[in-house]
Amino acid sequence: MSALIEVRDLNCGYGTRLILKDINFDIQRGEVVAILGGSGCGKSTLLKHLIGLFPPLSGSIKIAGIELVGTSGNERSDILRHFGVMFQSGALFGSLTVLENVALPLESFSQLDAAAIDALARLKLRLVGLEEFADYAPAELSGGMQKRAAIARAMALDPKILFLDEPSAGLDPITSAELDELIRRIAETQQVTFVVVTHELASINAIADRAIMLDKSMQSIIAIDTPQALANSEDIRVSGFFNRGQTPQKAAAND
Ligand SMILES: Nc1ncnc2c1ncn2[C@@H]1O[C@H](COP(=O)(O)OP(=O)(O)OP(=O)(O)O)[C@@H](O)[C@H]1O
Repeated sequence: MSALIEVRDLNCGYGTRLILKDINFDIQRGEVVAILGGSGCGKSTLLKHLIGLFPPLSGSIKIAGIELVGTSGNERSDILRHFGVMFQSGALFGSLTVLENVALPLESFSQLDAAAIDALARLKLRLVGLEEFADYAPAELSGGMQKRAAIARAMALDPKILFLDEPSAGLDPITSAELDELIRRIAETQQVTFVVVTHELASINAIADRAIMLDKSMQSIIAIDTPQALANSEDIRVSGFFNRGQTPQKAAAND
């Protein structure tokens, strides 16, 4: 079976400004793939191009075998319907309840009646453990609960792929670990594919089947593999990212 996401010879950037070049990778159905790399290397840029927010300078992005680059109209809408997205700044609408936030995509993009929308939105809230908080205002929730509610909203239309930009940003380590558990559980129980931009080592190790590592000076991918293989890479740019803050002896002891 072909990969769910196939990226070939992708060059992306803004206007004529090239940020990433020669990007090639496949992501299989049900995989959780992390996009890593130092600040400003283009992680968010890659994500924004994968979800069709910006047109690439050249190259191909196929989702379930269908080309995203250059498509328009209904064909494009059909592809984008498979995506759920949670941006770092993807705050919930403060004037709506948690349930109304989750219901919003269903109201905008489905033909369902109010009762069906209410039931589906509650189902998504149950999936993230927030059913009891349906009528709360987002501001009444903790940071971790807000992220879970945002994931429920991103799941509203039953996407095949969830794109998350720095989901653990601003969370303490325990809350961040709970979010990691939720991501893994959704991937495994709902067969959702995740593409997650993150620089949190603990999260990468906890959730990622594979990681794509970008490098600013190369303007490209320098490694794609399991987190364990990347941590043991002979390329110091790669293993150094995983062994940050550890002396070589300590890193070796952890092998
Ligand atoms: N909308 C935009 N228009 C023009 N340039 C942009 C735009 N967004 C990002 N850039 C530039 O693209 C480069 C890569 O930025 P990007 O945000 O993708 O990196 P990142 O790896 O996600 O960084 P960080 O980890 O710091 O969030 C930066 O030089 C940035 O200034």
